[in-house]
Amino acid sequence: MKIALVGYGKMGKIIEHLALAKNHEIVAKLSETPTLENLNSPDVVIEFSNPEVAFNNIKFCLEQNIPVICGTTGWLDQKPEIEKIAEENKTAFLYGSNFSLGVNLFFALNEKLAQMMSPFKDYSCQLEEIHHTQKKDAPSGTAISLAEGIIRNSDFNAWKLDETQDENLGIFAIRENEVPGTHSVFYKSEVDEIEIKHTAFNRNGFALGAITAAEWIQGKTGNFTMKDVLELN
Ligand SMILES: NC(=O)C1=CN([C@@H]2O[C@H](COP(=O)(O)OP(=O)(O)OC[C@H]3O[C@@H](n4cnc5c(N)ncnc54)[C@H](OP(=O)(O)O)[C@@H]3O)[C@@H](O)[C@H]2O)C=CC1
Ligand SMILES: O=C(O)C1=N[C@H](C(=O)O)C[C@H](O)C1
Repeated sequence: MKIALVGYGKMGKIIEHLALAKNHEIVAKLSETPTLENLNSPDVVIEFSNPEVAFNNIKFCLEQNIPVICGTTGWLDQKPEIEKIAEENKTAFLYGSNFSLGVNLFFALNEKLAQMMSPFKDYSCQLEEIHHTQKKDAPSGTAISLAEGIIRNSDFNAWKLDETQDENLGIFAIRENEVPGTHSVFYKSEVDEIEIKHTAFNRNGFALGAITAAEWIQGKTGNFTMKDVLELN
């Protein structure tokens, strides 16, 4: 498979390394806006850039009928527009706030736990995410996905940064040197606490998941998530 990496930072470099080990070809490594020339005719684009540029990068690639796997977080208010562009151009788009298998299993566990906890009003719920200090967005995309999973299965109707308050589910966003990504969900009462936690030891799980998604999306049209790839329904 010919892969164009749009965004060649921490994630782009690890994806390159792991994709080459799986005998894929890297036809572009871009830290700039993609063009027809610099993309170099890929089968798929893997986009890990930054929140300010992701929308235009993805839009351009989809308009060239190139399927896009996107891991960039922090631009999600524009996702409906991207999904429309993918449909109009009869190509494929997959966004994952987190591509690791472990986190996608954790998403399912989080929804199940939220369902179980919903009748027990003595427990208050709080989310926490910890990431490296270079991270540009807060809260993390993963924390937002976790919050959405809880909101779907509880009386919360929105999430907010900081502490849980009334119907707003709180997310603490903590920045510490070199942490690849740690997410916890707490349910606390006067007498005890339940905690579920996912800790990434490095970025390899994210990169492997993105490559798996790129392999899976070949020949498909439409908008997808990692649930489709991993058949987690
Ligand atoms: N979904 C998931 O599983 C994961 C998602 N992420 C997300 O992926 C994104 C990237 O993370 P990470 O690799 O750690 O970040 P980095 O900052 O290390 O890399 C981003 C890269 O994008 C480059 N860039 C800047 N402008 C453009 C542009 N116009 N087009 C293409 N590339 C550009 C930057 O270049 P320069 O340095 O020259 O500005 C940099 O090399 C973040 O949003 C992060 O939250 C991260 C890990 C996992
Ligand atoms: O910026 C990061 O590093 C990460 N970003 C993603 C997110 O915002 O959830 C995924 C992972 O936690 C690492």
